[in-house]
Amino acid sequence: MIPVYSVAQIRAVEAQEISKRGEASLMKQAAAELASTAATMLAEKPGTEPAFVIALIGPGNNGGDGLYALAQLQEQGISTLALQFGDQVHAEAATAYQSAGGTLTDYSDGQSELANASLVIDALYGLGYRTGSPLPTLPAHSRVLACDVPSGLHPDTGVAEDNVLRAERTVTFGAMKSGLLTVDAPLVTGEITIAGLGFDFSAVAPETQLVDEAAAQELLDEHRSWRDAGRHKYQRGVLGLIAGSDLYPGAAQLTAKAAVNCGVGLLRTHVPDSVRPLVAVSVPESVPLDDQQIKEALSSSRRHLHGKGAKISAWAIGPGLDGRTPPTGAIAEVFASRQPAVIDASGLEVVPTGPSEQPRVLTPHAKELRMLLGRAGVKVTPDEIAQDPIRWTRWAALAYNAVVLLKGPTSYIVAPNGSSLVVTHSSPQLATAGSGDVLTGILGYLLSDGSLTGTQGMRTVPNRRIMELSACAAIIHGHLGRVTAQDGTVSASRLIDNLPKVMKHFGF
Ligand SMILES: NC(=O)C1=CN([C@@H]2O[C@H](COP(=O)(O)OP(=O)(O)OC[C@H]3O[C@@H](n4cnc5c(N)ncnc54)[C@H](O)[C@@H]3O)[C@@H](O)[C@H]2O)[C@@H](O)CC1
Ligand SMILES: Nc1ncnc2c1ncn2[C@@H]1O[C@H](COP(=O)(O)OP(=O)(O)O)[C@@H](O)[C@H]1O
Repeated sequence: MIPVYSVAQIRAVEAQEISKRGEASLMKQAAAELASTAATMLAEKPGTEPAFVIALIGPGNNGGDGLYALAQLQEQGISTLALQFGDQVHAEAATAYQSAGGTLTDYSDGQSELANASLVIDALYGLGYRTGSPLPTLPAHSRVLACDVPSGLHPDTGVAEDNVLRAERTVTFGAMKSGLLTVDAPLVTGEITIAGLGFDFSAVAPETQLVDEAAAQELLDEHRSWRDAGRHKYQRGVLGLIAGSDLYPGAAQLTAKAAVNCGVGLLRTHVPDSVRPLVAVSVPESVPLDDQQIKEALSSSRRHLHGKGAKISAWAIGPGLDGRTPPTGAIAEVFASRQPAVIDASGLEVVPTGPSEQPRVLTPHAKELRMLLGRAGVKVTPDEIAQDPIRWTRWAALAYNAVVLLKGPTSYIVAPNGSSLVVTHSSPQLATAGSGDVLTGILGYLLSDGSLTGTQGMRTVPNRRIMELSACAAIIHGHLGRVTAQDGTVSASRLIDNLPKVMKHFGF
C-alpha cells in the first residue's frame, strides 16, 4: 500500500529535509528523477525528428525543478527550450540551465515552438498552486510530463481547473499527495511515479492509503495456504445472493454470473418466483434459496459460531431488488446476523441504520451515498460529496456502522473508525449499466471464501479485512474494465465473460 499525505504534512517533512540537506541538493535530486522520466517517455515513442523538450517554467521551486531537469537533458545532448511563464524565475536554476547551454525565453516569445516539441514538461505550479493561476493552452496532442502536480490541479483537494494541463505522466516528489488521487485527479495525472527523495515520513500518520495492483495481490495472498487445494466446495465458501424483482430481473443474473465466474464454492440465490426460472437457465450453477432455508442457514451458523457447519458464509444483498418492498422477515434476519455481507443498489434503501453486529460493506455510488445519508438524517449536496468524498463516506460508515465503498472513477473505502483506502486502478468504460452488479458478485465471492477472509468457520470478519477485500474487489473490477476495454466496447456481460482470466491473473 502506498501512504498518502496532505500538502501540509509533506511541506513539514520537506522543511526538515531542507534543513538537513539544503534546498539546491533536493531540487537537483528531484530534477534528476524528472529528467530520467522524460528520457524514458522519449524512448517509448521516438519520433522521426530529433527529440526536442520544452519546459514551461513557473515562478517558484516547481519551475526550478523544471530548469534543473532541462539542464540535465541538455547535458545529455537533447535539444531543449525553457519558456518562462510569469515575471519571476528561480534564479540559481536559471543560471544552471543557461550554463548548460540552454535557452530561457519568455513564454509569449517562444510559445510557437510548442508545436514542435516531442515532450512538454509542465513545471508551472506544484505544491504552491493557488486556484485561479493563469494557465497556457497547449497544442492538441502535446505529450505532457507534469513536475510534482499537473498545473491547474489543486494538490490537496484534487479539484482541477477546466484548462488544467492534462499529463501523460506525473513525477511527484516526497510522497503521494491526496490531491493526486481524489475528485478530478485520476482524469488528469496520467501514470504517477513517486520520487521519494529519501524523505523520512516515519513520524507522520498518512491521511489514507492507496491500494495498487501489487498491494491487492499481497492482500489476497495474505491468508492463502497450500491446504486450500484440499477444500471441498462448502469449505471454499457459499455465497447467498438476495436479489432481483419483477422490475429488475437482469441485475440478479449479472451478480450471480459474476460470482460463479469468480469461482465461488457454491452460489445460493434468493430471488422472486418470477425471476427463478430465468436464473435457473442463465446461471445453472446456482442453487435456489427460500426464506425457510435462509432461516435454517442463519440458525446453523449461530449454533456453529466457531465451527465449520454454516451453510452460507457471506451474503450479497440488493442488485435488482425492488426498493419499494420492505425486506421480508428472513432478509431482516440476515441484516441482524454476524455473517459478512456486501449490500448494494436497492439493498441500500432497506439496510437498517444504527448499531449492527454484521461485518458489512455498503457499495453506493455518489447518488446512493446521498440517499444513505438522507436516511440517516444527514443532508448533503452532490457538490459537497464531490469536494470531500472521504468525509461524507465516513459519515455513512458511522451512521450504518459499516465499511462503505463509494464507487466512481476513484473508489473510497472508509470504516467507521475513519481509516480509509483509495483505489484508482480503474477504467472509464466501467461507467455502464450493470457494472456495479458485477462488482457486487466479485466482492460477495471474496467475502465468502474463508482463505481470503482469514476466518475459520464463521468467526466475525474484522472491519479492516472487509476494507482490504473491498479494495481488492475494486482493483479486480478496475482491471477487468481495462482488460475488457482493450478489445472492444464494454458491457456488464462482456466484463463477466472476461472474469475467469482476470481472476487467474490475481492468482485464483
Ligand atoms: N515538496 C517536496 O518534496 C519538494 C518540492 N520541490 C518542488 O517545489 C515545489 C513547490 O514550490 P513552491 O512552494 O515554490 O511553489 P510552486 O512552484 O508550486 O508555485 C508557487 C509559485 O506560484 C505562484 N502562484 C501560485 N498560484 C498563483 C496564482 N493563482 N496566481 C499567481 N501566481 C501564483 C506563487 O506566488 C509562487 O511564486 C513542488 O511542487 C516541487 O516541484 C522540489 O524542488 C524538491 C522537493
Ligand atoms: N468514470 C468511471 N471511471 C472508472 N470507473 C467507473 C466510472 N464510473 C463508474 N465506474 C465504476 O463502475 C461501477 C458502476 O457501478 P454502479 O453505478 O453501481 O452501476 P450499476 O448500478 O449500473 O451496476 C462502479 O464500480 C464504479 O466504481
